[in-house]
Amino acid sequence: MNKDFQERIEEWKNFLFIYKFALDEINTKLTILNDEFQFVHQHNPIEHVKSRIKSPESIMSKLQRKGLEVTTENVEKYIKDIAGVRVTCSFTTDIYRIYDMIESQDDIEVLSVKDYVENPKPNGYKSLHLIIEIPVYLSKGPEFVKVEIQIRTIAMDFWASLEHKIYYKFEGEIPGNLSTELKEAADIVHYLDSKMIRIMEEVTEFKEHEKEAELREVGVEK
Ligand SMILES: Nc1nc2c(ncn2[C@@H]2O[C@H](COP(=O)(O)OP(=O)(O)OP(=O)(O)O)[C@@H](O)[C@H]2O)c(=O)[nH]1
Ligand SMILES: Nc1ncnc2c1ncn2[C@@H]1O[C@H](COP(=O)(O)OP(=O)(O)OP(=O)(O)O)[C@@H](O)[C@H]1O
Repeated sequence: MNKDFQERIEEWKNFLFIYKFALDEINTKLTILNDEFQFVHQHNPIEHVKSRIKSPESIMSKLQRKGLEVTTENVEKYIKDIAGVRVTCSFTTDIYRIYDMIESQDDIEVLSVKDYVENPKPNGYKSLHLIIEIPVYLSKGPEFVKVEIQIRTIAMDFWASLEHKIYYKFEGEIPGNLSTELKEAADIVHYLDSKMIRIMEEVTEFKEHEKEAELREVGVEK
């Protein structure tokens, strides 16, 4: 391997290292917030968390797509999803609970929010996207690192994973009939998510009535 190339790869590896620490920080935070929520409300808003560091190939092709030169300066300035976290939850209401928990952290700054749940993309894509900045404490002091957080329901995630695969299979040019079918599937996802919330609400209501009836039976009025 040519020495220049080897040196550049080493430089990239060192450059990307800090993003791994940022992911460690955010993953720890999410675990604590989820456990605390479970303790207080007996409900886990987070089903699972998946994180990834964007590959150097994907970073380079994104820069090229944006018509930018491949330099670490441009990466830092224009690529905001090098460190990415995807949080999956059961209910649409959980998406905003998770958002509130993240937003209320003193050491996290939310730089931007794209609400594709309220305003889905024309293809039917839904998720809440945040770009946040989190400090990573190095021996020379704190460094602020950007992380992309995508929050979505299990149903939205199922749809997005399939759509992503199809998108790559057709190199971005999904045939019209498949796009229509995907959009129909997205509408079903929306129906399913709404139905699941209604069922959950009915269960909660049922359980509350049951508790009240039990209390009445032992002579305690609420
Ligand atoms: N499956 C799927 N994933 C999507 C879609 N749109 C966005 N995403 C995911 O969300 C990420 C960020 O999307 P956006 O927040 O819209 O950002 P963007 O407009 O692409 O902006 P840049 O990341 O700066 O190019 C993408 O890199 C994908 O991982 C979509 O239509 N389908
Ligand atoms: N924030 C994220 N958290 C976790 N996984 C992600 C995140 N963003 C993308 N991924 C996943 O990482 C894998 C690699 O994606 P990659 O970063 O190469 O491209 P992309 O984010 O889908 O698109 P783009 O390059 O246009 O931003 C894909 O499976 C993608 O779904």
